[in-house]
Parts: sequence; structure tokens; C-alpha cells
Amino acid sequence: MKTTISQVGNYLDKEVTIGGWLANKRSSGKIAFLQLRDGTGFIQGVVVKADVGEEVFTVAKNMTQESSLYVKGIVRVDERAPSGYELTVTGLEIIHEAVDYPITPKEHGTEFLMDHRHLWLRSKRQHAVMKIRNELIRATYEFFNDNGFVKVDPPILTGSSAEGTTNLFHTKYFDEDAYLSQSGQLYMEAAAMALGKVFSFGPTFRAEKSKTRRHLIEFWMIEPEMAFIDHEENLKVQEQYVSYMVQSVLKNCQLELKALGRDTSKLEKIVAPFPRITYDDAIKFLQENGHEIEWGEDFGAPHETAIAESFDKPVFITHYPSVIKAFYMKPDPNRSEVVLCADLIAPEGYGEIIGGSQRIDDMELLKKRYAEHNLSEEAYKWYLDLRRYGSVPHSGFGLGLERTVAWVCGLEHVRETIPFPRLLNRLYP
Ligand SMILES: NC(=O)C[C@H]([NH3+])C(=O)NS(=O)(=O)OC[C@H]1O[C@@H](n2cnc3c(N)ncnc32)[C@H](O)[C@@H]1O
Ligand SMILES: [Mg+2]
Repeated sequence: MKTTISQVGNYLDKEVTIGGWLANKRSSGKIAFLQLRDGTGFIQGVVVKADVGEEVFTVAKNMTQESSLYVKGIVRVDERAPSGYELTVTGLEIIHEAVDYPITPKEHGTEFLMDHRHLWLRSKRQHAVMKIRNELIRATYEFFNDNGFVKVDPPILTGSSAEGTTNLFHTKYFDEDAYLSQSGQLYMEAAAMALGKVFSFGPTFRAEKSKTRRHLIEFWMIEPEMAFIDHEENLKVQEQYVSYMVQSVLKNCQLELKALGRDTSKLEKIVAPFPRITYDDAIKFLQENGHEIEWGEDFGAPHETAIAESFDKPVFITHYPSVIKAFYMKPDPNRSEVVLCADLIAPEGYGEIIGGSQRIDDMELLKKRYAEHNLSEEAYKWYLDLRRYGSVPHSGFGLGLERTVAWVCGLEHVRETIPFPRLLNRLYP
């Protein structure tokens, strides 16, 4: 019976055939232990010379790392195995021999692994990260579809910028100038006026010369946008969404979390509601704890880490000064120098995973912002139309998928959270 490693539990004590690769191997005189993988999981195949005979045992002994093969064997229960099963091998057929596979079981440096990312992805650790990334994406679609949101796909090629013009990737669009999208938000606002509650999920690009463990040049963002939703209701959607994702990973990815050595007790605490502090209180807290920072300055990674240390859940920092935030954010009606926005800061030093706000819905105020931020009324005419024809209060946010993967998996750097990371000075492979 042909099956996959993830399905062997359905064939206990039966002989199955699995197509896969040899991840690792150890052998003594009369017995060989093959660590096999097939993309769905990992399993050990035990080859006993007395059972399989000289020919098959010789194939097992000489097989090289990452050779592809068909392995035939009987499924046995093995409590020690992460999958709970083991194969007693009865037959082996090499499909293609891998000679001198570069990522041997010993330790390798980061740059070496990054140069071999197309192969490094095959390792048990990267397999676990990609499975958890997949679960976060699956849970995202489930949460928003179950809550009446419509998936809308904003353009990647744009003529405008949502997040300022300092980190745009420029390209030509025939004879016109175009930019790779930094955020689908402005288009999602138009979609929200048509469909009520919408969300996007796609790549976004920031030509930021930041070489940190949180910054990618190309990253994937989920951007929900909701008509008739105000600032506080926006925060409620965010905490319910993030909690839903994390609890889904806990429910469906125990094997992968174990493979990563992740302390799942920290994830079990991630349930709504999340704490909220204002920017004012955050500044006071930092000043009282020895940080040199003045009101009106933005937070850096050390500040976010220091603030988050007081909480075991993600914490919303709200009501930032309007001068350090994007042009589209709605001022607090009771205090015009701050805006109705929030950054969601993950615990354990993982920093900002969400940026969101209530948007300006008044046409004259938005026009004023255009002038203040030197935005061309021509390029942004369509965005102004959303305030010209049936404007409504509306809010939204952007969750960075890779920073969320890093936090949930407990990873040191976002480079491991995306299949082919684009970092400063890295466009290969
Ligand atoms: N629809 C919206 O309201 C989103 C809004 N226009 C926006 O782009 N906000 S953000 O710039 O804070 O980016 C949102 C999130 O996107 C992530 N982000 C933002 N920049 C990066 C980089 N360079 N690398 C990895 N992740 C990044 C991070 O989690 C941020 O919190
Ligand atoms: Mg932000």
C-alpha cells in the first residue's frame, strides 16, 4: 500500500511503501537506522540484515544523505518516536543517489545555510517552521471567513505609497513610475466601502536599509479593513484574531513546536483580551526605568522589549503622537496631537507584530494631511474620493506574518520564517 509518513498510523502492522529521502543514517554491523523524510514528516526505518538479506542491507549501508528512494516496511508503534511509529524495513529502491550533499549533520554557519536555503528548507527544524507558518495562514483564512470578511487582493504594482516615500522600491510601468506595494491598506479601504469587512494577504516590500532580526525587505502581511468600526473595536478584532491563530497552532502543531523546543506554556497564555497602555504611559514607564527618551520620539526595539517585559501577552500601545505616524491616521477628537492608532507588541522581545489605526474620514482634514506630507493630490485623488462619496468611520491593521512566525516558533531571526528571505545584501537563492 503506497502512503505517506503522516498517514502510516492508518496501516499499523501492515506493509507500506513510502517515497522519500534519506535525511540521516547510522548503522552497526548487522542493523541500520535510516532517518527518512517525505515532506509530510519524519520516521525511522530499521533495517535488520538477518531479515532483509545481504543485497538490501548493502543498499542501506551505502545509501548517501538526501538520496531519494522508495522504502517498503511494516508499520510498528514506537512510543519513543516523535510520530509514535517506526518502520521495520523489508525493501529499498534508490531513485536517485545524492552525492556529497552539502548540509551534513554537523553544525553550519548562518551564511552557509542561507546560501543553501533551497536545501536547508529540507531540515527537520525548517520543516517545523514552515508547517507552523502554514497553520498561521490556514487559521487566518478560517478566522476571517468565519467572521464575515471577504478576501480582496490589492495591487502589487502601485503609483502611490501608504507608508511614506523613504523605503519604496521603484520600477518602471511602461513609461510611468511605479512602486512595489509597501501596504495594501489604501486599496483595502476602498474595498471596505464596497464589501464592509475585507482582508488581504500578500507580499509587501520595504526598501529599508535595516539589518535587524525583525526586518525583511519582502514580507507577507495580512491587512483587514472594516467599515463602521472604530479604534477600540479594531483592537478587539486584533486580539481575537491573534489569539485564534496562536491557539490553532497549539492545537494542530504540537509535533512541530516540540521539534523546535518551544515552551508552549507561554503560548497558552495568549487569549483575549490583551493589555493596553497609552504612548504617554509607555514614555513615563521608560523614563522611570532609565531609558533616554522624550515625548514625541518613536520607540526602538529596546524600548518595545522593555515595555513588553511587563506583560505575558501581546500589549497594545495606543495614541501615538500624530507627528510620528502615517498621514491617514485619525486624530483623537479629544486631543488632536495624538492619533487613534495602536501597535501590538509581542512578548518575549519579539516586538511589533501589528500596526493599525482608525482612518481619517473627513475630506478636508485628509486634504490638509496631503499638503503636510507633500502627497500629490493627483496620485491620491482616488483615495480622497472615498471621503467624497459616502465617507464612514473605518479602521484596519496590518499583521506581519514573519514576525508572528518568529514569535510563535520562538526563533531568533525572521530569516527562518519565510521560505526564501530577502534581506539587506541577500537576493540569492
Ligand atoms: N493595513 C494597515 O493598517 C497596515 C499599515 N499600512 C502598515 O503597513 N503598518 S506597518 O508599517 O506598521 O506594518 C505593519 C506590520 O508589518 C510588519 N512589518 C513592517 N515592516 C516590516 C519589515 N521590514 N519586515 C518584517 N515585517 C515588517 C510589522 O509586523 C508591522 O507591525
Ligand atoms: Mg508599524
